Amino acid sequence: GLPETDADPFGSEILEDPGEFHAALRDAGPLVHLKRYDVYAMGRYEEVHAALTDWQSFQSGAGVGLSNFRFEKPWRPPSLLLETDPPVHDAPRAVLSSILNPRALRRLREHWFADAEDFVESLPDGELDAITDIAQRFPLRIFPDAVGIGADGRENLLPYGDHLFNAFGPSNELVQKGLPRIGEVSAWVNEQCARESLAATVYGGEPTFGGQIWAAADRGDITVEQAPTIVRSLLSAGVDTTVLGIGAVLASFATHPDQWEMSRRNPSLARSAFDEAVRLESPVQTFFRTATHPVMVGDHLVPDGKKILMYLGSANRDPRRWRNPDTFDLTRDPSGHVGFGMGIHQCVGQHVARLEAEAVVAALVRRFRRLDVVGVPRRHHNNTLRAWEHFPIALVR
Ligand code: HEM
Ligand SMILES: CC(C)Cc1ccc(C(=O)O)cc1
Repeated sequence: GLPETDADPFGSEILEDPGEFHAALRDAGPLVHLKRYDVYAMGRYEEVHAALTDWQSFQSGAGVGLSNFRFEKPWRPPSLLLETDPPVHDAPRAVLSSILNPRALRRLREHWFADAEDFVESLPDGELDAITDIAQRFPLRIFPDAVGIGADGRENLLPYGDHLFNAFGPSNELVQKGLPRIGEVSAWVNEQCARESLAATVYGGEPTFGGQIWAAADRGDITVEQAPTIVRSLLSAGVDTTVLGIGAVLASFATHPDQWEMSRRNPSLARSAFDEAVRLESPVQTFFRTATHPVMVGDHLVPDGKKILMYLGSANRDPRRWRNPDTFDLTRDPSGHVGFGMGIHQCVGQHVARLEAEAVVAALVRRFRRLDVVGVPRRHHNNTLRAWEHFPIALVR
């Protein structure tokens, strides 16, 4: 019969240290029934990759969290990219792809690399917190300006993202703790997406992401009604994730000094370091699809309408796909990892994330001989995200 477990992937024990559960899930088989939520979990790379690339059988339109939009009202109007299937998905995706691709970002790259130098130069020597002093500050210093939002209220961005990612999981205490403020935080986010809230240019002439989305609406590439929700996608997906991505690459370097040494000798490794850290840590640990018909996974049938949990964090450490999966190894080719998803919904902002991480890592690796762990790191719990609350380090010139 179908292997099953009563484990809770959203409980604090597994959120704190998921490694053993990942291994148990993978070893139990290609599909495991999570009795607690009546959902079907995939822990192996092969099945996760197959589901991500088969949007017809594994849809996003019923939501990519535990909540099934066929039966439940979403807590916020659905995303026009994340929570839609083709054909609705097509035009919004094409618009963001055209705005966020590497070529479109080439001048932003120059500004961000220059700003990273100033930012890193301003860091205090000696002990600091890789998370609060670097990972949380650099993205907030450059990304909101690039979107074109105003200066006031930006402290709402991280709480919004934290609640959004908790809300993909069950309604546990992590979700409960965000409820008191999410109404006012969401109102602020929605207000930033209005045409009149968004600056058209930044850095003395570069078009902003928000301005370009509204220009696409004026051209008819998307509708004027869709434009605010597509701007909301950037504010939803573009902040917390990059904070975690930068945190992951700094934590990985701090715990693997030999890899830091290697990057100092060969700075071009800073680029693959980010993807290797996203593979190893998988800042986005889990999310779901919904079966659009009874679909076979391995030898078992997932009934129509059931939620499938795709365990990215487990797939990215599957020994069936990766040699020494639990090591941070810059000589490895991390391509094919599912930390940014795969297929038609694969992260459309991944190039922005890479630029942000590469800019700050390149500036650090040029300046500091060592990046030492100087205290006990502490995890931040979230139903979907794998994050550090604190990571004390020392930067040694
Ligand atoms: C380390 C940083 C990031 C990680 C780990 C990450 C992860 C992901 C993943 C796993 C997906 C696929 C979701 C699915 O298949 O249902 C995704 C989609 C998406 N990401 Fe990212 N992301 C990151 C940064 C960003 C940034 C910086 C932006 C915006 C500038 C962004 C915008 C989006 C959007 C709009 C989608 C939906 C794409 C679609 O459904 O077609 N992400 N991201
Ligand atoms: C890993 C994904 C769930 C991140 C994400 C969140 C939100 C959106 C949106 O479009 O609002 C898109 C992507």
